[in-house]
This record gives sequence, C-alpha cells and structure tokens, in this order.
Amino acid sequence: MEWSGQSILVTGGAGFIGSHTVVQLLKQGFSVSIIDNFDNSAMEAVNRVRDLVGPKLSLKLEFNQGDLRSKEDLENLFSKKTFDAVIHFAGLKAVGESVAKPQKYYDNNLVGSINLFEVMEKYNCKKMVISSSATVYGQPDKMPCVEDFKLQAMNPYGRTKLFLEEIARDIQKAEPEWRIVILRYFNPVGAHESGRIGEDPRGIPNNLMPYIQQVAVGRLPVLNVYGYDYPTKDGSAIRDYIHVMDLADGHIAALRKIFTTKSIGCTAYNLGTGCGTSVLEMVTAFEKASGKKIPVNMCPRRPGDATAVYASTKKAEKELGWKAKYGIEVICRDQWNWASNNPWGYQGKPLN
Ligand SMILES: NC(=O)c1ccc[n+]([C@@H]2O[C@H](COP(=O)([O-])OP(=O)(O)OC[C@H]3O[C@@H](n4cnc5c(N)ncnc54)[C@H](O)[C@@H]3O)[C@@H](O)[C@H]2O)c1
Ligand SMILES: O=c1ccn([C@@H]2O[C@H](COP(=O)(O)OP(=O)(O)O[C@H]3O[C@H](CO)[C@H](O)[C@H](O)[C@H]3O)[C@@H](O)[C@H]2O)c(=O)[nH]1
Repeated sequence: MEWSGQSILVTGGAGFIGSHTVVQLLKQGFSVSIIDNFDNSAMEAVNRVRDLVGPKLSLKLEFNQGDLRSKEDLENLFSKKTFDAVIHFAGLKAVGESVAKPQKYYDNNLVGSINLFEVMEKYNCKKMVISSSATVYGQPDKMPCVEDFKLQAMNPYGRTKLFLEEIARDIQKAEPEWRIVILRYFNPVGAHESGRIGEDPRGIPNNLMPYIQQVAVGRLPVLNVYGYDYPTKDGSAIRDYIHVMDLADGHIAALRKIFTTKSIGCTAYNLGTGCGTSVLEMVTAFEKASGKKIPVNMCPRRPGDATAVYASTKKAEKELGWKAKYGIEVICRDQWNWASNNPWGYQGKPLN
C-alpha cells in the first residue's frame, strides 16, 4: 500500500509536538486535519504552521476546534471525511496537576481516547499512532529502557498513559484488523529551525528546557536545579533529551510502518536518542548557544524524580528505520532561536 499522500487526523495538532509533526506530514505529502480544543495551545500555532509550509501545502491542512470528550465533535469530523489513520497527541501532561486533579486527567486523557477509539471503529478507521511516554517505565533498575521492561506508573498522569497503552493493546487483540503503534517519548525539547513554532507552556514551566529558556529571556530570575547529590558525574539528574523535529520524523516512520505492515498489531517503540545529559550539562550547553548566563539555585531533589533515564533506541532503528539526528547543541540552538524571537511565546507580550 502507498504510505504517503493519505489523509491523517491529528488530535492535539495545535500543541507542541503536534504542530511540528503537522509541518513534516504536510511536507511529506499527507493531507492533515487537526482537532484541538486549545486547552494548552493557540490558533497562532496553526497559523504559523501554514506560513511555514506555504500556501500550496496549506490547502491540505484543515483545522477543527473540538474536544475529544465530546462524541458529537468526533462524529462531526468522521461523518464528513474519511481518514486513513489518526495520530493521537491530545492530552493533558502536567504531572503535578495530575496529582492534585486526578479526575481531570482520567476524564480528559482516557474518556477522550475511548471516544476516539469508538468513533474510529464505527467509521472503520483502524490505524493509529499513540503518544505515550517514558514515564510508563517508572523507575527501572537498569538502563537503557528497553520496550519489554515491566511497566509501572508513578502518578495519575503516568497511569493515564499506561492505561491508554493497555486499552490499545486490548482493542487490537479483540479486533486484529487494528494497526497501532505506541510511541514512548523521552524528553521532547527544541523547536523548528525557523524559530516560528516551539513550546509555549501556560504559567510557570514544570519542565527543564522551557524553564531554562524563560530564565535566558529574563521572564524568570533563576533556575532551580532539583538535586545535586545524585550518583552521576556532576550530581545532577540525567535524561534523554530528544529534538522535537526528530520526534516529528519518528511519527512519519511510524505511519509508514503502519501502512506497510499488516502484522504490526499493537507495538510500542521508544523515541529517544540513547544519550543521557545531566541538568548541569544542559545549562552549560544552553549558555553556550544563547550567550546568556543562567543563574542556578541548587535545591533538594524533586520528589518522584529518577536518577537517570535514557532510551534503548535499537527497536525503533531496526523496525521503523528511524534514528534521532540531533544532539544537545542543535537542540539548544533551535530552542534559543524560538525563545529569542518569541520571548513571550505565541501571545507576543506579557499577559496581565
Ligand atoms: N512534551 C512532553 O514532555 C511529553 C513527553 C511524553 C509524552 N508526551 C505526550 O505527547 C502528547 C503531546 O504532548 P505536547 O507536549 O505536544 O503537549 P501540548 O499540551 O503542547 O499538546 C497537546 C494538545 O492537545 C490539546 N488537547 C488536550 N486535551 C484535548 C481534548 N480533550 N480535546 C482536544 N484537544 C485536546 C491541547 O490543547 C494541546 O494543543 C501528549 O499526549 C503528552 O502526554 C509529551
Ligand atoms: O525547573 C526545573 C525543572 C526540571 N529540573 C530537572 O530536570 C530534569 C528533567 O525534568 P523535566 O521535568 O524536564 O522532565 P522529566 O524527565 O521529569 O519528565 C518529563 O518527561 C517524562 C518522560 O521521560 C514524562 O513524559 C513526564 O511527563 C515529563 O514531564 C529532572 O531531573 C528535574 O528534576 C530542574 O532541575 N529544574
């Protein structure tokens, strides 16, 4: 079967990873429909995706404001158009908020996903790429994380990802016609090389890179480094930071696999680089890329954080033919390009 030129529904396509993936999908010749409720994104991101791909490819992009928790919104979409596959990004992702408001996370991430499965089944669209996370490995005793490790969630957000994976496996087992690829992202960072689209979190960022970025542009005074007594080379924790454009290409590789492999079943792949970088190494790399000093405040460990998490990349390399191209220098260069051109994100100026 041909695997490009088809019609793809992207849930959460206005968000950070979704917007970058939509650019790559359009460039590869796919037609794209987005559904997003702007819970954590803005129309400006979609407008900029259109600018980046140009007027001709923009004709192949359709935006629908809608919520996966509303079956009516999904019915409206599927009854009007035939989709060859769905890439499912839509979801809430803040670990701390999920601990404080677990129902909100189960409702949004699981009810929304179950609605999506039901409507896809009804309209006989049974090919899907799902966003999961390295968080489903919990705190493994061995590194790198291999796809067949025991899965274990540490908080409500992580449980929504783990349950979503299990739901997908059960549905595919019951109805073998489904072809599903689950992608477990490690730490997605960086931005499109144009500096036009990037990550724009609401409120004070929880994650390292957006926080460093906001210190560099003067929105925040100092970076709190959570943990300086880990058993690592410099005492700070280690993660596998992956460029969002590498991730976007990983989704194209997953689609190719789905369209060309009848027997794919429901298969999970790590999307990471296989390289670990410490918090302090990342600070130094960002200072070098930006020419800005990032003041740091050494703090106690953040509860629930692991010492070191990085991916085994062998399965994705072998079976998807995909490998990350970019390291932390390019990540920091592109993140700084986005930050310096858009110090206040898509809103353009501080919100009062
Ligand atoms: N960024 C990360 O660190 C990371 C790591 C691992 C996994 N993930 C997963 O990848 C996916 C994408 O993450 P992201 O970083 O692009 O997040 P994001 O918040 O930037 O994008 C998610 C998008 O989904 C939309 N959305 C949320 N709930 C919705 C709903 N019910 N209906 C319609 N739209 C809805 C939001 O408005 C947003 O545009 C998420 O499922 C997330 O859990 C992200
Ligand atoms: O202001 C900050 C923010 C983070 N960190 C440290 O930086 C490292 C990375 O933290 P992030 O919050 O950026 O990322 P995590 O690895 O904790 O988790 C992220 O990536 C995971 C996948 O591995 C999950 O998807 C999770 O939901 C997502 O938040 C951690 O050691 C953390 O303690 C700081 O020192 N200061």
